[in-house]
Amino acid sequence: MTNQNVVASDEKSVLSVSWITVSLPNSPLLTLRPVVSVTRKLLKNLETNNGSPKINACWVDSMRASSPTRVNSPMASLSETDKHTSWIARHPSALTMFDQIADASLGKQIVLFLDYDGTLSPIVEDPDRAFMTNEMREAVRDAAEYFPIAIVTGRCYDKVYSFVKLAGLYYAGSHGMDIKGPSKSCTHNKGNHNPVLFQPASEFLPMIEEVYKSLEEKTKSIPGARVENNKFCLSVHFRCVDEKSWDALAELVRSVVNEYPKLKLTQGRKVLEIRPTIKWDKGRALEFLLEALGYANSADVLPVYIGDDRTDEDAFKVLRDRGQGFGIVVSKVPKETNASYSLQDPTEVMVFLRRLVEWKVALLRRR
Ligand SMILES: O=P(O)(O)OC[C@H]1O[C@H](O[C@H]2O[C@H](CO)[C@@H](O)[C@H](O)[C@H]2O)[C@H](O)[C@@H](O)[C@@H]1O
Repeated sequence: MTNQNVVASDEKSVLSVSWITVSLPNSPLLTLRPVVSVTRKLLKNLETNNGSPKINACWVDSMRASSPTRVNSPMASLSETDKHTSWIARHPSALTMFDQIADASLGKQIVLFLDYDGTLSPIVEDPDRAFMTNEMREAVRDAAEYFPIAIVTGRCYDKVYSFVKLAGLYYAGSHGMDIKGPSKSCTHNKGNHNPVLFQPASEFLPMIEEVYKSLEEKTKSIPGARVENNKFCLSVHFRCVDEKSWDALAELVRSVVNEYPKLKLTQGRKVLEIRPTIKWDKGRALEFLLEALGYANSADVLPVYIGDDRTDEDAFKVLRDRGQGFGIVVSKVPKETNASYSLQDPTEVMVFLRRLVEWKVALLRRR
């Protein structure tokens, strides 16, 4: 296993350029390519989006719907049941369709991209307590023996690593703005712990810190409001705020962010997220990692991205546009999605990961 690390400076960011040979015990040796070529292409269009953030009533309304608690029940109206049936027909369960997914991967390397909140851990009120279960950790760890895995999350790297605690994975924190390689010295990355692969938003760190302090101070007036510092981006949590105060909180966030034309707002599950306006998202992070793994233009890979959030749609769309791999949306209720398949909740995600491992083990035994 080899590893060299070079720090290169680019017009927009400082890159750590790595050559990493990744050995998975039961799959072909993978070599991470020098990522400078990757970044040149991907950085080409990284300049900021124009326009200041806009929040209106629609945002708040759609946030109300963004983390539904409603599931189909005997009380649900027929039209809701019909909607669900029609949605499932378009996005069938990845468990029901497991054999088709497995068949599509024959002769290809599956690479798994996993969102964290709502995918590996259940959604809870306190973001600091969104722990994944030991069973889930085991399922991810076992899957990582056979498939490269990247955790792609809005959380900052340190926080998500403190939850996942698996050294052999890739992590794309801060919505892909902080990409790090495996820190496990024995399997994935001998001799170089935690190489930073890509941080396209380094220049925004002081601005994000300033906005964090400002929002922390100003949101004190709204009970239940919470600002989470995700390093290259921020989350303002609405979940524990009385819905009557949501408009006021959204307006307050808008007024602060409006002072920073280089920042934009996006929306997640009862959360508003403040991010640099660079054109970088979970989809770009997926492309970056695939290219870094040597699969940029390869037909020999089957990327599978599992996520529950609006921000995961960028990655689903990339897969759809590439015509390669599958997006799997985690949801109990119908929602607009670019994903091909669905899973209901983190428990089903765990079952899916276990089935992948069982299938791979059986396949290797047959050889
Ligand atoms: O990309 P993800 O891994 O899905 O992270 C997105 C945001 O997830 C977290 O917030 C969400 O989960 C919380 C804990 O269950 C929940 O309280 C909150 O309402 C959800 O929006 C995280 O706290 C955010 O910082 C992430 O951006």
